[in-house]
Amino acid sequence: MSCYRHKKLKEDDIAICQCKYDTSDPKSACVDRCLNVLTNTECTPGYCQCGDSCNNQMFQQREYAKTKLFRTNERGWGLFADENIKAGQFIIEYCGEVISSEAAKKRSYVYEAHEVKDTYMITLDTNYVIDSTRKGNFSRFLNHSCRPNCETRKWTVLGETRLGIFAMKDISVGKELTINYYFEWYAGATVRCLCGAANCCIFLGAKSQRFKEYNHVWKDGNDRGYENKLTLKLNSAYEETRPTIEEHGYCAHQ
Ligand SMILES: C[S@@+](CC[C@H](N)C(=O)[O-])C[C@H]1O[C@@H](n2cnc3c(N)ncnc32)[C@H](O)[C@@H]1O
Repeated sequence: MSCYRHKKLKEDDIAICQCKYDTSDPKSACVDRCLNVLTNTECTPGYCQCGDSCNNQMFQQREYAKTKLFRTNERGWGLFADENIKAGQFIIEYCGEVISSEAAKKRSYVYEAHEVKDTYMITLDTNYVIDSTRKGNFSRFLNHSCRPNCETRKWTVLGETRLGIFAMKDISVGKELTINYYFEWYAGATVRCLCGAANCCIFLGAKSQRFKEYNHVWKDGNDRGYENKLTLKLNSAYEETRPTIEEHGYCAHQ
């Protein structure tokens, strides 16, 4: 089983903050100085002294910024700000199937072989990857930029690690929201980056100048040996990862 199963949070593991707030100002409940906020941990309903006024449940309450989809010229669909967004603001959770890193690697080969040009995987931690190819929300339409205006941040929500998209700077309405994928293209960096940034890495998934040149040479050099290896890996990977809803369950954070 490669898919993540939700854990039940034990009472002893619940992080309880010591916040006291001014009841005439509910906006002051669980904000900047809240011990949980300071450690990127959401308060647990029923265990926070601020009760319904707690402002530290943005993933659980889906306090997303207003966004909309827009077709870009050369990069497919993109996600755009539909309101002015402030630096540091939570925009949306990155949702999808939570699968093991090993399963993610196998799936990348399968997707590549099926000529799925778009990749929708983001690393959650050393063991897990979020794959929104088949299940997800609007966050799956975030395009890559080598000079992004958003970033991913990990938060602990009800004992589990979840990934949120946050603004790195003030973003005005109508601007495209972008992140740096920092993702390893297991099957090779073959998608040319069209972000247009001065510091552009040229290929999506390219991590260094050396990596970029290696893949570029491989693509133009038509190295058949590499392609054969890929086919072999793909056959076994496909057998092992042929996904069904029953097998993998529905493990998106939704
Ligand atoms: C997570 S999807 C983003 C949504 C996608 N544009 C769509 O229409 O579904 C990632 C894919 O979008 C495309 N893409 C994203 N950023 C890009 C960029 N900077 N340059 C070229 N293609 C990009 C690539 O095909 C990539 O595999």
